[in-house]
Amino acid sequence: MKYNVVWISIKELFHPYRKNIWIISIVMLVTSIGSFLTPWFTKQLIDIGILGLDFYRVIQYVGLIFLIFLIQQLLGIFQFYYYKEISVRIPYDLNKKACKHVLSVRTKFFKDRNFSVVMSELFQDIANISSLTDTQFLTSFVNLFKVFAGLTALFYINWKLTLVMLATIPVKMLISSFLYKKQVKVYEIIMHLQSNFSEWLGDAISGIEAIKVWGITGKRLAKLKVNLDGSKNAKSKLMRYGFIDSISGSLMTTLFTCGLYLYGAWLIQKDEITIGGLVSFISYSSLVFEPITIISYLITQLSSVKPAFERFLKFLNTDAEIDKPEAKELLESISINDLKFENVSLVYENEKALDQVNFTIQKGEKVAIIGLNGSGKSSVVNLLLRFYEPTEGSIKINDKDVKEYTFESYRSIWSLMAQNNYLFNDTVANNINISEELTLTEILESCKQSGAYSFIQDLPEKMDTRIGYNGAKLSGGQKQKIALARTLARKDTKILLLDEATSSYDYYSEQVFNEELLSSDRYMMTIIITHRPEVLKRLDKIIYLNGGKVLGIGTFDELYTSQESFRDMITSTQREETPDAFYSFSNENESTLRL
Ligand SMILES: Nc1ncnc2c1ncn2[C@@H]1O[C@H](COP(=O)(O)OP(=O)(O)OP(=O)(O)O)[C@@H](O)[C@H]1O
Repeated sequence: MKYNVVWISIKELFHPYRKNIWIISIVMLVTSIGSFLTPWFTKQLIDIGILGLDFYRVIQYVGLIFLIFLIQQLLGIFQFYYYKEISVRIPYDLNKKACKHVLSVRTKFFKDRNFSVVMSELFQDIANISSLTDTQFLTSFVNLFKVFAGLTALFYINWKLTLVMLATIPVKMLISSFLYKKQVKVYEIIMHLQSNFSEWLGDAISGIEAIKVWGITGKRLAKLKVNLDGSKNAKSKLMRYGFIDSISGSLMTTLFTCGLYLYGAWLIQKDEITIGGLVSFISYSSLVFEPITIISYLITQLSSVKPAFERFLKFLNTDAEIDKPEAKELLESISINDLKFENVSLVYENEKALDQVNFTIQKGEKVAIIGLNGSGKSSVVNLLLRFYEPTEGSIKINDKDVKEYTFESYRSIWSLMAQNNYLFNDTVANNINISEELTLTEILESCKQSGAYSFIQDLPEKMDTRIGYNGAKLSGGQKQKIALARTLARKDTKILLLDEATSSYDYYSEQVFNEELLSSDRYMMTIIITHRPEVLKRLDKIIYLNGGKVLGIGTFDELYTSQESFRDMITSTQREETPDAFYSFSNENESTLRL
């Protein structure tokens, strides 16, 4: 990414605060005028007041120097007020932008990336970019002004001394630019190693049980050591360069000051400069040197901000779910007459998951999508919910491409129970009521429907029990029951989509739920991914997938007689299932509930 792209983004970032930057710069300009007056008054104080034994002038100049100091301090308070706003608001804006993007980014982004890496990169990049709120960066052009004004004053006092001073600047700049290039490279390595470290940590936390069971703690730590060693070496290199920079800077300043005293003393003897002139020259030269040091520091700072900004912009430019300008709202009152897949293909990077898939689901139908592992069932779900866009073909509702609707309004017609449902580290009730629109009665009702009600009664604080990170304090089946209660609690939806919704249910609970599901007419359509023959037999139709293609569409009996592979799959599923003895069940409380 080119520097100008980064510059444009920096400009955009600071654009809302341009008023503050102007005020800060003007205040700083006024303050620096004070800094220029002080050495001049010091010169007069020494030459006229002290050396001329004029005590009245001494008091006058001391008073003026003190007054300038007071004004500068007052202006400093004023400047701080405007500076503080930028310094606090820029990280706030960046965080807001990043979080907004996280919520709109397409699902596929997170399929390739460890969430802890994304998080840590965002934190790092925001912190680095925020370092631009440094006052020195904001007032760079004032520093440039200082250099020119300082040089004018120096030439005015003594041009020979000024030339001696100027001769040292290129040497300083040369050293800084050499170190700067080295620092940029090391900085990039550090960023890369930090991402690796976050990935390691994320995997270690998420995979802690696997690591322990497989006894691979030592191997994992060995991998970490390589990373930490690299990081340690890079950081010590960075510190070494910083140290060389500061040592060379101090050496240059000391050499320059010594040279100035020697040459200055010689000029005083030749009556080419006064003592006060030499003292004020030294003060002015620091006014020139200081901004030059600041400018070279800013260049180094920008070089560390550049890779961070580039990475941040790359993240902000990742494919996000943005509604087309002409996208319409899908009306709540819409009646879904049919849902069609027309020649739909889906390619994930190089993997063709769906190939020319065609099917139609009519209003009122209950349909199953089935197939072996990897046949493309979840890919159909991904497309139905628009987590992915078809690579070819289109998905239509009432003959209108779903892309023509806004994402939010389109998704509002769906009640989805996916395979992996995230549960928040919150109470049972809040996990079900994530829309924050439900009454307690409605929450309880959905719990009864999903079969969660009875176990919730045994929890220490019932509905108010906190369930831990992703429901870690619950069993697999309990988690699924809460997630299903949440799905069923969603109001005003038209289509129910269940992807292996009850795979962790015990046999009895699953039968209860399935009974309710099959007899309910709450939804305009119901799409189920399941392999339970007793459910499949009672559905209107089954879409049978194999290798991403539709092998057949029909009722259970039709497919059973026409498709040998379907028969084989059902037979093997039946063998795995619980014996018939468990099939007969009864439950007065829950089986009477209706979806
Ligand atoms: N994010 C992805 N990136 C690349 N390939 C993917 C991705 N998701 C799925 N696939 C591939 O697409 C194919 C279909 O996967 P899909 O998850 O749709 O199958 P499925 O029928 O739901 O399988 P299962 O019954 O195991 O859940 C598989 O070959 C899988 O490897």
